[in-house]
Amino acid sequence: MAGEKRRFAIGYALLPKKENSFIRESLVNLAKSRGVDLVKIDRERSLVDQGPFDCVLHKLYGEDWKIQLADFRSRNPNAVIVDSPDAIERLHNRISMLQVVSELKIENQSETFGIPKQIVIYDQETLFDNQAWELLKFPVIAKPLVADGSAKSHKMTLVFNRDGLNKLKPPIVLQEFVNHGGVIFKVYVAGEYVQCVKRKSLPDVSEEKLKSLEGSLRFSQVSNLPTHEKSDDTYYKMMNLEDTELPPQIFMTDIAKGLRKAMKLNLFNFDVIRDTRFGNRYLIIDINYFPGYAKMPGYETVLTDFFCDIMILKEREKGLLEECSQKKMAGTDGRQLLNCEEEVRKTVTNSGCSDQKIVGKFDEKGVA
Ligand SMILES: O=P(O)(O)O[C@@H]1[C@@H](OP(=O)(O)O)[C@H](OP(=O)(O)O)[C@H](O)[C@H](OP(=O)(O)O)[C@H]1OP(=O)(O)O
Ligand SMILES: Nc1ncnc2c1ncn2[C@@H]1O[C@H](COP(=O)(O)OP(=O)(O)O)[C@@H](O)[C@H]1O
Ligand SMILES: [Mg+2]
Ligand SMILES: [Mg+2]
Repeated sequence: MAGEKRRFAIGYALLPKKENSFIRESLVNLAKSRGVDLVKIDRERSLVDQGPFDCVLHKLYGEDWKIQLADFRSRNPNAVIVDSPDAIERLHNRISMLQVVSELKIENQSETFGIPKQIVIYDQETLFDNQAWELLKFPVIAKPLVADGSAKSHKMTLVFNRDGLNKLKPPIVLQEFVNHGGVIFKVYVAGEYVQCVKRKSLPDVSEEKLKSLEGSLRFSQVSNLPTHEKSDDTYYKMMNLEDTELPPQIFMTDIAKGLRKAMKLNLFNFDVIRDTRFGNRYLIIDINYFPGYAKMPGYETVLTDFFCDIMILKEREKGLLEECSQKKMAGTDGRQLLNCEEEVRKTVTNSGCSDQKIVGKFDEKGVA
């Protein structure tokens, strides 16, 4: 009907657990009221037979899904895929995941950032090889090299001494455990939006305590444990989140923007700890694709804004492409026209909306 605003369809492909936590009625309704329809992609059917979608939102693993996305992209060059599977894949390995941090250039006089010292171990022999250990000192955290979302990939071991190495199963990353006051910062990114929240983490290990600790301690997803589990156990004793100061907002926002650009990703979060030895040194320890946004205060608005931003970019793209075709009708030569269309695609989305210019926002509160 004339004058009626065009609606925008976003297809989503998520595992059942993710779908349950993310696709809430409150999000679906808010998005709908702003012209965006969230439509479930049927994983039993091929993606190209579904839609039409202006955008596909996804967090699925495996080659078959990658092939389906590639097929969909070639048949729907104007649809936006958030995000590109190749860009996401970098986060499935705990070494390549953090490599991007060292490429970042951020100008800041008062704070510094980096990653903890770490080595990758592929086999049992290297695990006990003294040379490999020159760089690290105990305690260390052993993390599975692969970060593919499986329960196994979250199984960590805090290792206090050489005895603790016996139970480890390579391939693993050994990362120096850095005392950080028992609190981690989770920085959620959705397009240009950045929000930092505090979560409980492992308590500090003093030099004194280290001497008395035996072997190793296994743990998994400590920042996601229900509060009673952390407070009942003396090891995860209550730490007062309120007393912990958030990192400077502008600093976290700059890192978030740098990571987003370098990784060409729009939906991710990263875990940051503050090294208690320095107080102004921040270490990035983990980056997650499409994390648990529903735990972030105001997630419905943040995500709906993000969807609308994609929609605006798509509309702008359409307008610019129309201009291109008008030029064609006006007799502009073929090569110039091709350049024009390529330019439009470059400025607008399709490489995962990573070039979009949207005003940055940062939440003030920061406790999830
Ligand atoms: O389920 P949630 O809400 O705890 O979210 C998980 C994230 O928690 P967070 O938002 O950082 O507190 C979680 O973050 P952490 O790795 O725990 O730092 C992961 O992103 C996890 O995905 P995957 O298992 O690595 O594929 C996320 O799990 P999925 O929801 O993607 O299965
Ligand atoms: N280098 C480190 N120093 C101190 N604590 C760490 C370090 N690495 C990880 N942790 C703790 O272990 C938890 C899990 O490690 P992380 O790399 O975030 O794995 P996951 O992908 O399972 O979240 C972190 O949330 C933090 O509490
Ligand atoms: Mg983590
Ligand atoms: Mg993780």
